[in-house]
Amino acid sequence: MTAVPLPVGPAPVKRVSLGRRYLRRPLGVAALAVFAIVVAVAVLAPWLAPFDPDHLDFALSHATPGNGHPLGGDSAGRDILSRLLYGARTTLYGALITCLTCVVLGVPAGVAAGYFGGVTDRIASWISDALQSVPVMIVLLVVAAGTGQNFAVLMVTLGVLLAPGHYRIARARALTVCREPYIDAARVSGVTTLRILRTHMLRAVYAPVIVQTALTAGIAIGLQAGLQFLGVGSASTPSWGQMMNDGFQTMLSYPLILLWPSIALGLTIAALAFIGSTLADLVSVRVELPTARRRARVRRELAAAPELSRESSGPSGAHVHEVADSALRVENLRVGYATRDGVSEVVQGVSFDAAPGEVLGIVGESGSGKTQTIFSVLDLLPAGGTAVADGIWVGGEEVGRRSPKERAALLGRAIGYVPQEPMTNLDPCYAIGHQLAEPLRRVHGLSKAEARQRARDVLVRVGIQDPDRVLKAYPHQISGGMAQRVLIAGAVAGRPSLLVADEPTTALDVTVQAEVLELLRELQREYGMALVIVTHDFGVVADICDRVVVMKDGRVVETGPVERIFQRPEAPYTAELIGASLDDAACRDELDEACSPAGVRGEEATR
Ligand SMILES: Nc1ncnc2c1ncn2[C@@H]1O[C@H](COP(=O)(O)OP(=O)(O)OP(=O)(O)O)[C@@H](O)[C@H]1O
Repeated sequence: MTAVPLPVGPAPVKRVSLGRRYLRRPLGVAALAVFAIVVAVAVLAPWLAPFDPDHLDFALSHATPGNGHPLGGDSAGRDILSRLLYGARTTLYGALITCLTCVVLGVPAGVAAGYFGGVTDRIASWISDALQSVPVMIVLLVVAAGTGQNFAVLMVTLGVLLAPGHYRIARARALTVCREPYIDAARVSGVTTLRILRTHMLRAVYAPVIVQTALTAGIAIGLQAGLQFLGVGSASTPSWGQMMNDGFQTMLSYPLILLWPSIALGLTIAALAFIGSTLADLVSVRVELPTARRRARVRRELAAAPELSRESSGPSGAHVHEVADSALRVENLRVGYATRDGVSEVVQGVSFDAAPGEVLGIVGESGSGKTQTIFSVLDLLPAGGTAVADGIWVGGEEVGRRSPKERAALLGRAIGYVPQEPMTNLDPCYAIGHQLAEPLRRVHGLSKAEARQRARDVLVRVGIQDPDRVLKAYPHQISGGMAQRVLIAGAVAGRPSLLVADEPTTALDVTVQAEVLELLRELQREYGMALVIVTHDFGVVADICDRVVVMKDGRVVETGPVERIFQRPEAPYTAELIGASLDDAACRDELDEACSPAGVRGEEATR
C-alpha cells in the first residue's frame, strides 16, 4: 500500500472569506460576470454607444441589423444598440435607489425590533405587515400619477414597499444573536447599546442582508420594467421597459425589436437571482457535506496510516476480555477529517473493550478524541468525519462493517446513549411523555398505552417523584437535573446491553452530578449493562468506574483498573490529569480516597 503522510492531530481551521468561497462556485462566478458586464455597460454607455439614443432617423425605422446599426432600428427610427446601452443605466440606477431604500429602512428597523423587542418590535412588525399587504403595482401607479411620473420617487416608493423583506431577515437574525452569551457579556462589561448594535448586531446581519439585496435588485428591475412597459416614466429617457413596449406593438412584423431588451432584462434578472442564491447557499450552509469520493479518499488514507510507523500512528490501547465476553470491543479505530492539507486524524488507532456489568471510563483533556471515539461506536460522527477500524463488536457481534441503517437499528435497542447537554437534546416542541413513548412505539413496536406505561415506569425508576406531571410537561418546564434523568430514562427504556454516556454530568450542578452518577451506577448494576462513560474529570472516574482508558491527542496513553491507575499511574500524563482533578475538586472524597493506598475499595487491582 502506498504510504500517505497524515498530519497528526487536527489541522487548524482556516477561515475562508465569503468572497473567496463565492469564487469557487462556477454558476455564481458566471452570474457575477454577466452582472459586471451590465454594470460596465451602464457606466460606459456614453463612450460605447455608437449613436445618440434619442436621435431620430426615419430611414432607420424598423431597420434590420446592419449598415452600422448592429441591432437595427426601433419604430421611431432610433438606434436599438445605443438605446439598449443607455437603458442599462436607467435600469441599474432605479434598482440602486430601491435597494438603498430597503437597506436604510429595513435593516436598522429589523435590528432594533429584534434587539429591543417589546413595543419597538410590535410597532415595527405592524408597519412591516401593513406594507406587505399593500398591492405594489397599484400604489406605484397612484404615486406615478401624483408625482408627474418622477422616476426617483417611484423607485424610493418601491424600496419602501419591498423593505419588509430586509426587515424580516434583519429582525430574525437579531433575535437569535441578542440571546447569545457574548452579547450579555458585552452588556455586563459596560459596552453601550449603540456600540453593541453597531459592532455585534450589524455584523451578524450583513451576510443575509447582502443576499436579500441581490434578490431585491432583481425584483426591482422586473417591476421597474413593468411600469415602463405600461408607459410610466419619462419618454425621453431610454429604458428597457419602454423598448419592450415599442417592440410589443410590432411584435409580429418586427420581432427583433422586442427580442433585444427582453434578452437584456432576462439576463440581468437571472444573473441577480443566481448571485443571490449562491450567496444564500454560502451563508446558510456552513458545513460542506463530503462527497462519496472525498469519504473514500479519507478512508483509504486512514487505512494506509498504520503501515507508516507503528510507533507514531499504530494502534494504542489494549483489550482485557475475549470478544465473546465483551459488551463492547473497539480495535484500532481511526477517525479522520479531510482538510486542504490532507487528512486530519483526530483518533489514531484506539483499542479498548468493556465487559457486561463493567463501568469503563474514557478520560482525557478537551480535544483528546473521547467524543469522536464514542461517536464512531454509535456511528454518529458529524458530517465530514470518517471512521475506519479493524473491528467494532457490540455484544460479541461485529457491527463496524454493517450498513448505516443496520448500525442505526442498534441505537435504542442494543445501545443506549446519554448525551452531554440535557436541555438541547430534548425537543422543546413536544411533551416529555411523547418524546419517551415515541421511540418505544417505533423501535420496540409497543402500543400507545404500553409505551406510555413503560415511559412512566422508567421515569419512576430514575427517581422522578411526580411522573404524571413530567410526562405532560415540556422541556422548559423541568430542571436540568430532571431533564438528564429523563434522558437516562429514555436511554435505558429499551433495556440496552451497552449504555454510552458522554459527559453526562458536565452541565449539572455538583449535588445533582452526584445523584446522576449514582443513578447511572444503580441502573447499570440492575440491568447488568456495560457502561462506557466519557469524562474529563477523574472525580467521576473515582466515583463510578471499574476501569479507565486515558486518552491524549487521539491516542490511548494508558488503560487499567481505576485503583491501579490512581495509585501507580504509568504515564506522566495520567499523573498530571489526576493531579489537576485533585486541585479542581479538593473536597471530593472519592478522589482522595482512591488515591490513598488505604482507600482501595477492597477489591484488588487484578487486571
Ligand atoms: N466536525 C469536526 N471537524 C474537524 N475536526 C473535528 C470535528 N469535531 C471534532 N474535531 C476535532 O477532533 C478532536 C477531538 O474532538 P473530541 O470532540 O473527540 O474531543 P473530546 O476529547 O471529546 O473533547 P471535549 O470534551 O472538549 O469534547 C478535536 O481536536 C476537534 O478539533
